[in-house]
Amino acid sequence: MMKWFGAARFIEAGPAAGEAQGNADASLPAVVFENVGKTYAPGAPAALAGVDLQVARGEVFGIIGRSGAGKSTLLRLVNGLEKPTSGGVRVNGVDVGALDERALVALRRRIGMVFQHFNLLSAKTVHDNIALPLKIAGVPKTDIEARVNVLLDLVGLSERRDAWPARLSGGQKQRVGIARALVHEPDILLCDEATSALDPETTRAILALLRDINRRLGVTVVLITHEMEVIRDVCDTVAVIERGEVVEQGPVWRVFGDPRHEATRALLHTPGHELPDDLAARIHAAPQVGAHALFDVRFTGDEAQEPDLATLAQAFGAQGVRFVHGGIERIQGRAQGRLVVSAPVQNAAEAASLAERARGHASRVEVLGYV
Ligand SMILES: Nc1ncnc2c1ncn2[C@@H]1O[C@H](COP(=O)(O)OP(=O)(O)OP(=O)(O)O)[C@@H](O)[C@H]1O
Repeated sequence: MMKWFGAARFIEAGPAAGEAQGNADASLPAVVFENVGKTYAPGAPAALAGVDLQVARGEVFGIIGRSGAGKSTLLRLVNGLEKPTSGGVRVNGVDVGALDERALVALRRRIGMVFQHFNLLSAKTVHDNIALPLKIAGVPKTDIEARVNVLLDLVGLSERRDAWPARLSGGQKQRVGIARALVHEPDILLCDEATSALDPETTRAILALLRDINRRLGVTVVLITHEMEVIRDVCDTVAVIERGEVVEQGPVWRVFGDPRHEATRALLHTPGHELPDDLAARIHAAPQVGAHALFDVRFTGDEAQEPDLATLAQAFGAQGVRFVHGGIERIQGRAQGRLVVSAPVQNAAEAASLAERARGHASRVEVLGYV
């Protein structure tokens, strides 16, 4: 990884830190969960059960789920704030459960943490909030100054170094939170609903900053959220957690383009095969005279297929083909979405044969009915 602070790096880590924290070997995944179970109290329902996850080094990994699904528990297992009841969690190849307190302190310096409510000290300036963890770690004053300056610049707050937190906007407070999380030049950044208290525009700016930190500094980011937009905007990989279990995981484009689990669909508000009310009110299961068939045409991002409207129109018979509902978006460079297309047909057999022809030009094509 690139050195952010030059010679000031790892001054506080000491000789034992390397073996305890597991130096970030580029060939190892950043975080591995192996069959992890967590029960907080005997007889209580499991907060996590059978969780297998692998966070690759250098990626932005999103964990999404409803309230109470187990997201915070997963995050707290990574920095050893909680211990698994069964299974194991490895960070940079090191079994977190096997570390003693001293080694855990060293590990936590390799893992920055960003909080939903920023957790800034109101009686300290921006500069002092960022400097505090370095002071506690015994970093010499001149190194502290150098690091805080680099970080203020990184998060775009150099002008506000002497401001009090109360005078900052939510976005600025989170920038301070991010700078503070980076003081020890971590390999991994854990973000606990980091944008949930922010408006949509500020959310986008903070996500762009996290992405920039990930790309430029090579920091692996693990974030938890209940908002699919956050996953779509910033993550490479996503795991969906429901009642303590990982019910779906994969590249973001795949999970968005072809959500396989009910919980994922609910989070995505994917309408399934629902149609807008006016179409739903008119649709019939069998064609009537002069009917148009309605086709559900899906693009899931598989094989990076681009929706080619001319070709699709040809497949549906060209004459009288209409695009009546839906849309396409791009995620990780792949086009995906749903188009509802209507085309005149004589009978159900013709509709089936048009759908078959169109299947060569989309990920999935189904006949929804007739209007
Ligand atoms: N310290 C704790 N003691 C006892 N039970 C806990 C504790 N922390 C979490 N739980 C329980 O474990 C389950 C998972 O909680 P967790 O906070 O990990 O979920 P979450 O997905 O982060 O939820 P939220 O989005 O609401 O924060 C819940 O049933 C919760 O009540």
